[in-house]
Amino acid sequence: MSTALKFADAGTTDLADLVDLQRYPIDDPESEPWRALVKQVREHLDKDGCAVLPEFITADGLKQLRAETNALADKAFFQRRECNIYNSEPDASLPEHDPRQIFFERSSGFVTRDTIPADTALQRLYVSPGLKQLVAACNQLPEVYEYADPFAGLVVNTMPPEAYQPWHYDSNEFITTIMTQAADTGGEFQYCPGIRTPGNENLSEVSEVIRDRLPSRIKTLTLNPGDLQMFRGRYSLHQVSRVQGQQTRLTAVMAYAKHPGVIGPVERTRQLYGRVSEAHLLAERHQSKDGLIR
Ligand SMILES: O=C(O)CCC(=O)C(=O)O
Ligand SMILES: [Fe+2]
Repeated sequence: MSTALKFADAGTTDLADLVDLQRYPIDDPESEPWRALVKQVREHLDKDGCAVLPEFITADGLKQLRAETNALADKAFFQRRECNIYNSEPDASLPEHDPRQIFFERSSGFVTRDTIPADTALQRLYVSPGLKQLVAACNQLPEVYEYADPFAGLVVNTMPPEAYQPWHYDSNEFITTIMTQAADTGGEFQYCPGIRTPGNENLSEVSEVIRDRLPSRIKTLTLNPGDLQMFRGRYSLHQVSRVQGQQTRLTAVMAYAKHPGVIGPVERTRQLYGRVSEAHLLAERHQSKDGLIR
Protein backbone atom coordinates (compact mmCIF):
# COMPACT_ATOMS: atom_id res chain seq x y z
CA MET A 1 0.00 0.00 0.00
CA SER A 2 1.35 3.43 -0.94
CA THR A 3 2.21 6.02 1.66
CA ALA A 4 3.08 8.62 -0.96
CA LEU A 5 -0.18 10.49 -0.43
CA LYS A 6 -0.58 13.24 2.13
CA PHE A 7 -0.70 11.83 5.63
CA ALA A 8 -3.94 11.94 7.60
CA ASP A 9 -4.64 15.46 8.73
CA ALA A 10 -6.38 15.32 12.08
CA GLY A 11 -7.75 18.82 11.44
CA THR A 12 -9.73 18.08 8.30
CA THR A 13 -13.41 17.28 8.46
CA ASP A 14 -13.79 16.77 4.73
CA LEU A 15 -15.04 13.23 4.53
CA ALA A 16 -17.29 13.84 1.53
CA ASP A 17 -15.56 11.07 -0.44
CA LEU A 18 -16.19 8.53 2.33
CA VAL A 19 -19.31 9.41 4.31
CA ASP A 20 -22.83 10.11 3.01
CA LEU A 21 -22.89 13.65 4.42
CA GLN A 22 -26.35 14.39 3.00
CA ARG A 23 -27.87 11.71 5.15
CA TYR A 24 -25.39 11.92 8.03
CA PRO A 25 -24.17 15.56 8.33
CA ILE A 26 -21.23 14.86 10.65
CA ASP A 27 -19.50 17.87 9.08
CA ASP A 28 -22.21 20.16 10.47
CA PRO A 29 -22.50 19.39 14.18
CA GLU A 30 -25.25 21.17 16.09
CA SER A 31 -27.32 21.61 12.90
CA GLU A 32 -30.94 20.46 13.13
CA PRO A 33 -30.42 17.23 11.13
CA TRP A 34 -27.30 16.44 13.21
CA ARG A 35 -29.23 16.87 16.45
CA ALA A 36 -32.04 14.68 15.13
CA LEU A 37 -29.50 11.99 14.23
CA VAL A 38 -27.92 12.11 17.68
CA LYS A 39 -31.34 11.89 19.35
CA GLN A 40 -32.25 8.86 17.30
CA VAL A 41 -28.96 7.06 18.01
CA ARG A 42 -29.22 7.79 21.75
CA GLU A 43 -32.71 6.28 21.82
CA HIS A 44 -31.46 3.10 20.18
CA LEU A 45 -28.42 2.88 22.47
CA ASP A 46 -30.55 3.37 25.58
CA LYS A 47 -33.13 0.82 24.51
CA ASP A 48 -30.94 -1.75 22.87
CA GLY A 49 -27.25 -1.03 23.56
CA CYS A 50 -26.84 -0.82 19.80
CA ALA A 51 -27.52 1.59 16.93
CA VAL A 52 -26.96 1.14 13.20
CA LEU A 53 -26.56 3.97 10.68
CA PRO A 54 -27.28 2.22 7.38
CA GLU A 55 -25.11 3.12 4.38
CA PHE A 56 -23.08 5.58 6.40
CA ILE A 57 -20.19 5.04 3.96
CA THR A 58 -20.68 6.03 0.31
CA ALA A 59 -20.39 3.41 -2.44
CA ASP A 60 -16.96 4.80 -3.45
CA GLY A 61 -15.87 5.01 0.17
CA LEU A 62 -16.83 1.40 0.71
CA LYS A 63 -14.81 0.32 -2.33
CA GLN A 64 -11.80 2.04 -0.81
CA LEU A 65 -12.31 0.62 2.70
CA ARG A 66 -12.86 -2.83 1.32
CA ALA A 67 -9.66 -2.66 -0.75
CA GLU A 68 -7.68 -1.34 2.23
CA THR A 69 -8.92 -3.96 4.66
CA ASN A 70 -8.33 -6.77 2.17
CA ALA A 71 -4.78 -5.54 1.56
CA LEU A 72 -4.18 -5.52 5.32
CA ALA A 73 -5.86 -8.84 6.14
CA ASP A 74 -2.71 -10.94 5.86
CA LYS A 75 -1.08 -8.80 8.56
CA ALA A 76 -3.63 -10.00 11.12
CA PHE A 77 -2.37 -11.78 14.21
CA PHE A 78 -4.19 -15.05 14.88
CA GLN A 79 -3.87 -17.17 17.91
CA ARG A 80 -6.34 -19.96 18.45
CA ARG A 81 -7.09 -19.58 22.09
CA GLU A 82 -9.53 -20.95 24.62
CA CYS A 83 -11.30 -18.03 26.32
CA ASN A 84 -14.17 -17.63 28.70
CA ILE A 85 -16.42 -14.59 28.30
CA TYR A 86 -14.44 -12.59 30.88
CA ASN A 87 -11.01 -13.56 29.53
CA SER A 88 -10.20 -14.85 32.99
CA GLU A 89 -8.18 -17.91 33.99
CA PRO A 90 -9.91 -21.26 34.71
CA ASP A 91 -10.91 -21.69 38.36
CA ALA A 92 -11.61 -25.29 39.35
CA SER A 93 -13.32 -24.18 42.57
CA LEU A 94 -16.31 -22.85 40.61
CA PRO A 95 -19.34 -24.98 39.73
CA GLU A 96 -19.36 -26.54 36.25
CA HIS A 97 -22.17 -24.39 34.87
CA ASP A 98 -20.63 -21.11 36.07
CA PRO A 99 -19.96 -18.91 32.99
CA ARG A 100 -16.36 -18.49 34.15
CA GLN A 101 -15.92 -22.25 33.65
CA ILE A 102 -17.13 -22.29 30.04
CA PHE A 103 -14.42 -21.87 27.42
CA PHE A 104 -14.70 -21.31 23.68
CA GLU A 105 -12.03 -21.27 21.02
CA ARG A 106 -11.42 -17.84 19.52
CA SER A 107 -10.11 -18.03 15.96
CA SER A 108 -10.59 -14.47 14.71
CA GLY A 109 -7.57 -12.19 14.26
CA PHE A 110 -6.74 -8.49 14.44
CA VAL A 111 -4.75 -6.09 12.28
CA THR A 112 -3.46 -3.39 14.63
CA ARG A 113 -3.43 0.37 14.16
CA ASP A 114 0.35 0.63 13.83
CA THR A 115 0.26 -1.52 10.69
CA ILE A 116 -2.47 0.57 9.01
CA PRO A 117 -0.85 3.32 6.90
CA ALA A 118 -1.62 6.85 8.07
CA ASP A 119 -3.02 7.94 4.70
CA THR A 120 -5.72 5.27 4.52
CA ALA A 121 -9.43 6.05 4.60
CA LEU A 122 -9.54 3.87 7.73
CA GLN A 123 -7.18 6.21 9.60
CA ARG A 124 -8.86 9.33 8.20
CA LEU A 125 -12.19 8.15 9.58
CA TYR A 126 -10.77 7.20 12.97
CA VAL A 127 -9.06 10.56 13.55
CA SER A 128 -11.83 12.69 12.07
CA PRO A 129 -13.20 15.32 14.46
CA GLY A 130 -16.65 14.88 12.88
CA LEU A 131 -16.83 11.20 13.77
CA LYS A 132 -15.47 11.80 17.27
CA GLN A 133 -18.02 14.52 17.87
CA LEU A 134 -20.83 12.24 16.73
CA VAL A 135 -19.63 9.34 18.89
CA ALA A 136 -19.24 11.64 21.91
CA ALA A 137 -22.70 13.17 21.54
CA CYS A 138 -24.37 9.80 20.98
CA ASN A 139 -22.76 8.51 24.18
CA GLN A 140 -23.63 11.67 26.14
CA LEU A 141 -20.00 12.67 26.59
CA PRO A 142 -18.45 16.12 26.14
CA GLU A 143 -15.57 14.61 24.17
CA VAL A 144 -13.98 11.32 23.19
CA TYR A 145 -10.30 10.66 22.49
CA GLU A 146 -8.30 8.38 20.24
CA TYR A 147 -6.47 5.72 22.20
CA ALA A 148 -2.85 6.52 22.93
CA ASP A 149 -2.33 2.76 22.56
CA PRO A 150 -0.36 2.29 19.33
CA PHE A 151 -2.21 -0.96 18.51
CA ALA A 152 -5.71 -0.98 19.92
CA GLY A 153 -7.68 2.14 18.98
CA LEU A 154 -8.25 1.12 15.38
CA VAL A 155 -8.13 -2.54 14.41
CA VAL A 156 -9.46 -4.71 11.62
CA ASN A 157 -11.29 -7.74 12.94
CA THR A 158 -10.31 -10.41 10.43
CA MET A 159 -12.40 -13.54 10.18
CA PRO A 160 -11.46 -15.97 7.39
CA PRO A 161 -13.69 -18.97 6.59
CA GLU A 162 -14.36 -21.04 9.73
CA ALA A 163 -13.27 -18.26 12.11
CA TYR A 164 -15.39 -17.65 15.21
CA GLN A 165 -15.32 -14.84 17.74
CA PRO A 166 -16.91 -16.27 20.85
CA TRP A 167 -19.12 -14.61 23.44
CA HIS A 168 -17.38 -11.76 25.24
CA TYR A 169 -17.68 -8.29 26.71
CA ASP A 170 -15.52 -5.42 25.49
CA SER A 171 -13.25 -3.75 28.02
CA ASN A 172 -14.31 -0.29 26.82
CA GLU A 173 -17.87 0.94 27.28
CA PHE A 174 -18.68 1.82 23.69
CA ILE A 175 -17.33 0.87 20.31
CA THR A 176 -17.90 2.02 16.73
CA THR A 177 -17.56 -0.45 13.86
CA ILE A 178 -17.86 -0.53 10.09
CA MET A 179 -18.04 -3.89 8.37
CA THR A 180 -16.19 -3.59 5.08
CA GLN A 181 -16.75 -7.12 3.76
CA ALA A 182 -19.42 -9.61 4.79
CA ALA A 183 -19.08 -13.37 5.00
CA ASP A 184 -20.95 -15.38 2.34
CA THR A 185 -22.99 -16.81 5.20
CA GLY A 186 -22.51 -16.89 8.95
CA GLY A 187 -20.33 -14.21 10.56
CA GLU A 188 -23.42 -12.72 12.18
CA PHE A 189 -23.17 -10.25 15.02
CA GLN A 190 -25.28 -11.50 17.92
CA TYR A 191 -25.82 -9.77 21.23
CA CYS A 192 -27.76 -9.72 24.47
CA PRO A 193 -28.67 -6.08 25.17
CA GLY A 194 -27.73 -4.93 28.67
CA ILE A 195 -27.45 -8.45 30.07
CA ARG A 196 -25.15 -7.19 32.81
CA THR A 197 -25.11 -3.86 34.60
CA PRO A 198 -22.55 -2.28 36.92
CA GLY A 199 -22.76 -4.33 40.10
CA ASN A 200 -24.84 -7.15 38.61
CA GLU A 201 -23.18 -9.85 36.49
CA ASN A 202 -26.52 -11.68 36.04
CA LEU A 203 -24.61 -14.98 36.00
CA SER A 204 -27.71 -17.18 35.79
CA GLU A 205 -29.02 -15.68 32.54
CA VAL A 206 -25.52 -15.36 31.10
CA SER A 207 -24.88 -19.02 31.81
CA GLU A 208 -28.08 -19.99 29.98
CA VAL A 209 -27.22 -17.85 26.94
CA ILE A 210 -23.72 -19.22 26.46
CA ARG A 211 -24.94 -22.80 26.82
CA ASP A 212 -27.51 -22.20 24.04
CA ARG A 213 -30.46 -22.51 26.37
CA LEU A 214 -31.93 -19.03 26.07
CA PRO A 215 -32.21 -18.11 22.38
CA SER A 216 -34.95 -15.57 23.15
CA ARG A 217 -32.36 -13.36 24.91
CA ILE A 218 -30.14 -13.19 21.80
CA LYS A 219 -30.57 -10.61 19.05
CA THR A 220 -29.01 -11.00 15.61
CA LEU A 221 -28.07 -7.78 13.91
CA THR A 222 -28.75 -7.17 10.25
CA LEU A 223 -25.56 -5.43 9.24
CA ASN A 224 -24.32 -4.60 5.76
CA PRO A 225 -20.89 -3.46 4.62
CA GLY A 226 -20.73 0.34 4.87
CA ASP A 227 -23.18 0.61 7.77
CA LEU A 228 -21.85 2.24 10.92
CA GLN A 229 -22.61 0.43 14.16
CA MET A 230 -22.38 1.92 17.63
CA PHE A 231 -22.43 -0.58 20.44
CA ARG A 232 -22.17 -0.68 24.23
CA GLY A 233 -20.08 -3.81 24.45
CA ARG A 234 -19.22 -3.64 28.12
CA TYR A 235 -22.75 -4.49 29.22
CA SER A 236 -24.04 -6.45 26.24
CA LEU A 237 -22.57 -9.91 25.82
CA HIS A 238 -21.83 -10.47 22.11
CA GLN A 239 -20.28 -12.85 19.59
CA VAL A 240 -19.68 -13.16 15.86
CA SER A 241 -20.97 -16.52 14.66
CA ARG A 242 -18.75 -18.84 12.62
CA VAL A 243 -17.89 -17.59 9.13
CA GLN A 244 -19.02 -19.91 6.36
CA GLY A 245 -18.30 -19.92 2.62
CA GLN A 246 -15.23 -18.51 0.92
CA GLN A 247 -15.19 -14.86 1.87
CA THR A 248 -13.30 -13.37 4.81
CA ARG A 249 -15.45 -11.16 7.03
CA LEU A 250 -13.67 -7.84 7.64
CA THR A 251 -14.69 -5.16 10.12
CA ALA A 252 -12.99 -1.92 11.15
CA VAL A 253 -13.32 -1.51 14.92
CA MET A 254 -12.81 2.04 16.20
CA ALA A 255 -12.41 2.52 19.91
CA TYR A 256 -12.46 5.91 21.58
CA ALA A 257 -11.81 6.69 25.21
CA LYS A 258 -13.42 9.06 27.68
CA HIS A 259 -9.98 10.34 28.67
CA PRO A 260 -6.79 11.00 26.72
CA GLY A 261 -3.76 8.73 27.15
CA VAL A 262 -5.43 5.30 27.29
CA ILE A 263 -3.01 2.40 26.75
CA GLY A 264 -4.01 -1.25 27.20
CA PRO A 265 -2.42 -3.60 29.75
CA VAL A 266 0.71 -5.50 28.69
CA GLU A 267 -0.60 -9.03 29.23
CA ARG A 268 -3.90 -8.48 27.42
CA THR A 269 -2.09 -6.74 24.56
CA ARG A 270 0.23 -9.71 24.15
CA GLN A 271 -2.73 -12.12 24.11
CA LEU A 272 -4.71 -10.18 21.53
CA TYR A 273 -1.99 -8.89 19.23
CA GLY A 274 0.94 -11.26 19.83
CA ARG A 275 3.37 -8.54 20.88
CA VAL A 276 3.71 -5.38 22.95
CA SER A 277 5.34 -2.01 22.30
CA GLU A 278 7.62 0.20 24.34
CA ALA A 279 4.56 2.40 25.00
CA HIS A 280 2.76 -0.52 26.69
CA LEU A 281 5.75 -1.36 28.88
CA LEU A 282 6.27 2.27 29.86
CA ALA A 283 2.61 2.79 30.65
CA GLU A 284 2.56 -0.27 32.90
CA ARG A 285 5.69 0.84 34.72
CA HIS A 286 4.28 4.31 35.15
CA GLN A 287 0.96 2.98 36.37
CA SER A 288 2.53 0.76 39.01
CA LYS A 289 4.38 3.81 40.33
CA ASP A 290 1.49 6.24 40.67
CA GLY A 291 -1.28 3.70 41.22
CA LEU A 292 -3.70 5.51 38.89
CA ILE A 293 -6.36 3.68 36.98
CA ARG A 294 -5.43 3.39 33.33
O1 LIG B 1 -16.51 -7.67 14.18
C1 LIG B 1 -17.46 -7.24 14.83
O2 LIG B 1 -18.56 -6.99 14.31
C2 LIG B 1 -17.35 -7.04 16.30
C3 LIG B 1 -16.02 -7.38 16.85
C4 LIG B 1 -15.97 -7.35 18.34
O3 LIG B 1 -16.92 -7.57 19.04
C5 LIG B 1 -14.68 -7.06 18.97
O4 LIG B 1 -13.67 -7.03 18.24
O5 LIG B 1 -14.63 -6.87 20.20
FE1 LIG C 1 -16.50 -7.07 21.09
